[in-house]
Amino acid sequence: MNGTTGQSSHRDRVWSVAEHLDDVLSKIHPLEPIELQLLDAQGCVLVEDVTVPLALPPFDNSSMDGYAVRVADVAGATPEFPAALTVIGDVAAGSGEAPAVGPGEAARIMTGAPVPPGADAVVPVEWTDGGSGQGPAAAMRAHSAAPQDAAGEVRVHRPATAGAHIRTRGSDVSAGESALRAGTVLGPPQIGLLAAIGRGSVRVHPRPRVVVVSTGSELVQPGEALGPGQIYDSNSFQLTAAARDAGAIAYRVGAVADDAETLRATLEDQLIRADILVTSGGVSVGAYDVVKETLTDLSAEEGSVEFRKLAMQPGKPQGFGLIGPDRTPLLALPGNPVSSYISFELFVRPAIRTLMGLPDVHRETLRAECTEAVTASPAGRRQFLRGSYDPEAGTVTPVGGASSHLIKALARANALIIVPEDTTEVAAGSTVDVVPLG
Ligand SMILES: Nc1nc2c(c(=O)[nH]1)N[C@H]1C(S)=C(S)[C@@H](COP(=O)(O)OP(=O)(O)OC[C@H]3O[C@@H](n4cnc5c(N)ncnc54)[C@H](O)[C@@H]3O)O[C@H]1N2
Ligand code: MOO
Repeated sequence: MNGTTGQSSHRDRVWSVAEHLDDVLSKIHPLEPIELQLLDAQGCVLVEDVTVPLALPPFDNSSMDGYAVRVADVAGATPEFPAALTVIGDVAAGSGEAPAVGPGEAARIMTGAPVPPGADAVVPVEWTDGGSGQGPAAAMRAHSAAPQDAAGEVRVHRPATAGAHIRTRGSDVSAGESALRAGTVLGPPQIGLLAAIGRGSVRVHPRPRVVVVSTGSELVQPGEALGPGQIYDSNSFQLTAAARDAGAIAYRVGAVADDAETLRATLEDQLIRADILVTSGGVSVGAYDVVKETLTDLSAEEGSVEFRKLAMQPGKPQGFGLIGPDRTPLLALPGNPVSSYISFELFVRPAIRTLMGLPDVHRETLRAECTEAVTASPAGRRQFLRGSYDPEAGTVTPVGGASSHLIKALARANALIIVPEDTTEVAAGSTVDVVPLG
């Protein structure tokens, strides 16, 4: 075998979807953890075990707006024979000093306010006359309108058991307990817990910064007028949105013309803010396939990107490599809009989620009954059709054809239908693999 033959057989090798994905993911690792403010850490993976520094609640407090009383004083109270207690003042939430409640006394108390010393139960205001001397109260009057209600007498109509309507210190969580373990994905309740225990920031794997560059001299920015032979650049918008959706901080770089020097300069500029670079277009076998031209045969210092053929449809031509001083991953996706989106779903999304250290990097694959026949799926290539999946019925219906320029059909689909490499036809009513999107 001479050198030329060796090179061409390498170039002609067809990679399976799984081989390409394994290659990409084997070269990508979770980003170095950093300390982030709580809301910036939303959706990120915690890298530290967090211990509770203080009990929650930090003090015994009322779960009702009402009166802090002594159980013995209200024993046997009824509407006919209420317990009359002297109101010694108000305890509002946030109140640092609470008056001691002695025998025959009550303190008016608000939800969340510390239970004053001497009191061992809270009766809701609805169990009392609210100090009005009339029947049962529905609510307290605002302090600003009726300051006299913080004094005087209150009639309690029902007895209370010890501890009634009191949330005791530590009843949620005790000091020293584990709050969250490393590896937890921080959703709203976890962010809430961290704030409740006084943590302002946490160590997490940050969201990766994804730079999306589309290429093609035919591309025009939406909103501008189209000239002859021109089309709007939809991929950079679609892929930037998809990167955000996957959890990344995404930067869209407008379309770069099919000029190797311009693309090289653009990529060099963008490396500074990229944890991962995604390009669209220019990876097939044409005379103006600028991504391939620019990134093939890089110097050892510049990195290396390999262009390959995959046994899939759409999405056959793909590039992947590591470039720049930090060896930033670059995925070069094909330019056809459906091809670039499906390639993103299959390879970039798991890469982003791996960089985030997330536990589930792949979307779920389900089984569903295909309501229509699929004919002429290419032999030897895994086909990804667009489908409308109905989870209740357990069915999926192909949307549009197999061609990779059908943008409207993609926008109407909510799932991908997978037709395996060795299957060329799917009969209506048979079961297929489905990947719900979104
Ligand atoms: N002789 C061959 N031709 C092609 C082959 C092949 O094997 N032999 N493969 C085809 C397949 S499959 C694909 S996929 C495409 C991939 O081409 P490129 O990645 O080089 O993409 P372009 O040529 O730049 O564009 C393809 C198509 O998509 C449109 N496009 C590109 N970028 C955008 C964008 N940002 N927004 C909207 N539309 C975009 C572009 O105008 C072209 O129509 O190659 C086949 N050819
Ligand atoms: O494989 Mo291309 O990605 O069919 O359109």
